[in-house]
Amino acid sequence: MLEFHRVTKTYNAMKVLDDVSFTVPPGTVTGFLGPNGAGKSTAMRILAGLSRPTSGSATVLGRPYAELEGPGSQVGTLLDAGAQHPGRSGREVLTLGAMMLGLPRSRVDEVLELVGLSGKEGKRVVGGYSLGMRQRLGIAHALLGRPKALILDEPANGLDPQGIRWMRELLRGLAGAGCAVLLSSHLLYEVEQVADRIVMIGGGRVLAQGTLAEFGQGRSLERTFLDLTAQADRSPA
Ligand SMILES: Nc1ncnc2c1ncn2[C@@H]1O[C@H](COP(=O)(O)OP(=O)(O)OP(=O)(O)O)[C@@H](O)[C@H]1O
Repeated sequence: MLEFHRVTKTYNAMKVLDDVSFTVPPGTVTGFLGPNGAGKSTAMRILAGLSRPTSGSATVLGRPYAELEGPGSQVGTLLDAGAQHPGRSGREVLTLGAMMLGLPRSRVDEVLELVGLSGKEGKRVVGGYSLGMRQRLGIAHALLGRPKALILDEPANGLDPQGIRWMRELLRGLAGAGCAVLLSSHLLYEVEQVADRIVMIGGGRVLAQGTLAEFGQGRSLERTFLDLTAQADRSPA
C-alpha cells in the first residue's frame, strides 16, 4: 500500500501540493493524472523519500520511505529515466544496483531478460540508448529487488507501440501478483487500458479519485480529464 495523508508541500510560499490524500492499494495499478505542473512528480518524489512534505505524511507499506528497512526490496522507483550514468552499460548499472541491494548477479540477467535488454543491448553504454531503452532500463532497475510497491513517473514516455503493450502486460502481471503500482502518465488512453483506479490532481489538489468505472461514468478518461481540469482552472484558489 502507498498512502498520502493530508500532504501539503510548499516551495517559496507556493503550495505545490495542497492537502493531498489518496491510497494505492496492493494488487492495483493506480493511474496518477494531472496537467503539466499539477504536482505529480513532487508527490512521487515525496513518496520515494527524495523530498519532505511541509505537512502531512506519505507512507510506503505503512512507513515513511526513510524508515523502511531495505527500501530497495520493498519499493521500486522510476522517477527520471535520464538519471543513469551515460558511460556505464545497462548491465553495469543493474549490477551496481544489485550489489547495493545484496542481490545475486543472476537477478541482473533476469531483469534484463524481463525488459528485453538481454544480449548485446545490455552491454551497450546507456549514453547510446534510445529514450525507450532508458525507460526499459529504469523499469529493470525498479524491479531488481522484487518490490511490493512501484512508483513510476511517466514510464511509457518514448516507448514504441510494442513497448507500450509490453509495459501494460508487465504492470498488469505485477498488480496481479499483489504489487501496488502508482503510475503517472499523460497517455490517457494507455492509462485507461492498464489502470484499476485513477487519482487526478490539478493545481496541487485532488480533483477526483476512484475506480476507473466510477471515474469516467461511461465517458472517456480524456473527456473527464478535460472537464475536471477546466473546472479547476475556473475555481478560485
Ligand atoms: N524543487 C522545486 N523548487 C521550486 N518549485 C518546484 C520544485 N519542484 C517542483 N516545483 C514546482 O512545483 C510545481 C509542480 O511540479 P511537478 O513537476 O510536481 O508537476 P507535474 O505534475 O509532475 O508536471 P509534469 O506533468 O509537467 O511533469 C511546478 O510549478 C514546479 O515548478
